[in-house]
Amino acid sequence: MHVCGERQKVRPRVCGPLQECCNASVEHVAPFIKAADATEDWATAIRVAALDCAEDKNQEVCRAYDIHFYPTFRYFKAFTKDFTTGESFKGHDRELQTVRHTMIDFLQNHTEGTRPPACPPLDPIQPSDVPSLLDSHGGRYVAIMFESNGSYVGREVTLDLILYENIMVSRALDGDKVFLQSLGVSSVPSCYLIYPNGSQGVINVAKPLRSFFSSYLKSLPGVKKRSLSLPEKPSTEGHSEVVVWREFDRAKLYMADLESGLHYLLRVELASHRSLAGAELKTLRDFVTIVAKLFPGRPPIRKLLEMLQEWLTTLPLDRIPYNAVLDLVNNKMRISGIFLTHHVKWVGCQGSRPELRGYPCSLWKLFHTLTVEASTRPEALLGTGLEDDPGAVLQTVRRYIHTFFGCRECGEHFEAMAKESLDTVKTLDQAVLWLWRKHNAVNSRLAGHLSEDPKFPKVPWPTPELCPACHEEIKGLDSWNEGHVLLFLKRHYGRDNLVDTYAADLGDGGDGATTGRARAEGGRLGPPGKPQGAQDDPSLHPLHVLDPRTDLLESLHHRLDLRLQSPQGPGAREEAEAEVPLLGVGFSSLDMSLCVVLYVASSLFLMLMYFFFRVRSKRWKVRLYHPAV
Ligand SMILES: Cc1cc2nc3c(=O)[nH]c(=O)nc-3n(C[C@H](O)[C@H](O)[C@H](O)COP(=O)(O)OP(=O)(O)OC[C@H]3O[C@@H](n4cnc5c(N)ncnc54)[C@H](O)[C@@H]3O)c2cc1C
Repeated sequence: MHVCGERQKVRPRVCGPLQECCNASVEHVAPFIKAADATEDWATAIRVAALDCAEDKNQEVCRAYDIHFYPTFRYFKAFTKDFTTGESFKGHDRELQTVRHTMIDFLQNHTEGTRPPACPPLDPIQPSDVPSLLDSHGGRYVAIMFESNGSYVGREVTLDLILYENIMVSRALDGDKVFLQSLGVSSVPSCYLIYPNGSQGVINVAKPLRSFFSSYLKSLPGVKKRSLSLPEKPSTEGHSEVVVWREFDRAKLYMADLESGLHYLLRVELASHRSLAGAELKTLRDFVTIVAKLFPGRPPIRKLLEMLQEWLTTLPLDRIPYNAVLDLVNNKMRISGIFLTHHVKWVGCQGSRPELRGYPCSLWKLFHTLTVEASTRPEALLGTGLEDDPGAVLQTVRRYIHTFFGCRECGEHFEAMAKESLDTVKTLDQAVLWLWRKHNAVNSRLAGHLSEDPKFPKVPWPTPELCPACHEEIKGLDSWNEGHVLLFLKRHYGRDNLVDTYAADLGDGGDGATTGRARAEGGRLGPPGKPQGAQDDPSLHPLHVLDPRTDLLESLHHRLDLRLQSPQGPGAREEAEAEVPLLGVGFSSLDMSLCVVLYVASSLFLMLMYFFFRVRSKRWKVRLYHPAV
């Protein structure tokens, strides 16, 4: 991607100093890389690059460019000097062809002076200009694509041949049928070719498609491809990830998957929202509440979730910046006993290729775990306001998916399923089964889809190998025994089936000091014990009994103070001051006004008191020196 802006730090790594042409798109998922391949020859006019917002190192860029959903396509006009988040793709679908057509529209939207010089004219030539082209003997080929007004074939072929020498491609509309017939053009799109020696005629291709025309023209004798002198893409050889396969048991649930999913959710998915307010904030609050109350995780993670939940529910603010959430998740205050892995490590969710499975798989597992926990420990939600509604967990999950899940299409599908039947859920067990049924519905819709991992085919789950009792045959037809399915789901997604193998080692703390492997040493969910040999390390002591809010408030105030003292001068100060209401722990304008009113009122009161006592003391003096007669 090339972004012609001055903010160097937000340049993705594939940027180069390409000044004559700087159109680009930001995208996320692998299928869209195909767009780059399919338009490789257009690169001097428009370049496509992919940016993976799931990677830690790209998160800042994705946030700066306001990327909320994946895939996102953004276009940046040539010669853009100032920072801009670009224009969003507005195609009605995400098919490759639609993307290509939008790229063409985008190129045509440039004004004459701003069009990339390497981009040939894409508008049709005037009918009056056609005869002069037919008479041209410029020692090169001239191809005229005759087509209807809405056709993109001519423009695609023109761009496909930008890099080819000895040929010029133009497009003309099919308005004058008689003239076309005189040339032998009986249908459109058609390509009329004038050879260097002046001979001419309609070319014969098997199908009137872009690829057929382009490949015919490219293979003409004397037509040669120029070498592309664009900046080299940085080599990825040094960065190529060695994918290590982790052996795992499909009958188990891996803590590494759930924790990796939480890391991704909190640090990647939410990061695309710079600040949260209104319904979004409420959705996040409720979602964090159910996860904090129901996630059967290791103590440091549960402590982190509890703190986040308490912070979100008690802050009396309408808007919070995402960075404040991130500070807490990253444990910037270094509160002992709090830690969430900074990396993804998929185990039961690993795919046979890096772009398969992973996060969506972990999200499903997390949701199933939450519904099962809610049905086995309903008391966990007491006092949250969610305890009375058996569908509360599903409703919260539904809102999370609709608001935050990066796959917008998935969110819409899930919303449609929820609308249809979520209100039929009347018990916590029914909630467990509802999610299972809907997950199977998604599985059957996606079977054979591009996103299916061949190693993990989408089949009705649980398979007969995993749960023989779940399957029955009634009158020769396969059917489910839902009683057994429920038992199976409660066992499979229950805390006793969770294994820590491959889970991040909490002993080395990372950013956040931890209690050590309390789980391994001291039972699953009880209070964390003191790990052996850790007596002298305060960071490894049992959880401090801290008031997280107090610490957090102090920490954020401190950061604000630092910014105000920043050597970057008044600009930084203004910026920091402007952030006061945003920081979540600062004051809103209402608070500030109240402070001023209180300040003025108390000053007035003090002044009144002062005058009152002065007058009184004068009276006393008068009485003392002039006693009444
Ligand atoms: C809410 C949601 C909606 C989605 N909608 C779409 C969509 O519309 N289009 C799209 O392309 N992708 C969608 N996805 C992604 C898709 O469902 C898969 O998650 C993704 O393709 C990865 O598939 P997977 O092979 O890892 O298995 P997943 O379907 O992710 O399943 C993960 C694991 O859950 C277990 N499991 C499987 N089925 C069930 C079940 N019925 N009940 C309980 N556990 C089960 C299995 O152990 C499986 O390995 C959605 C994801 C989510 C979380």
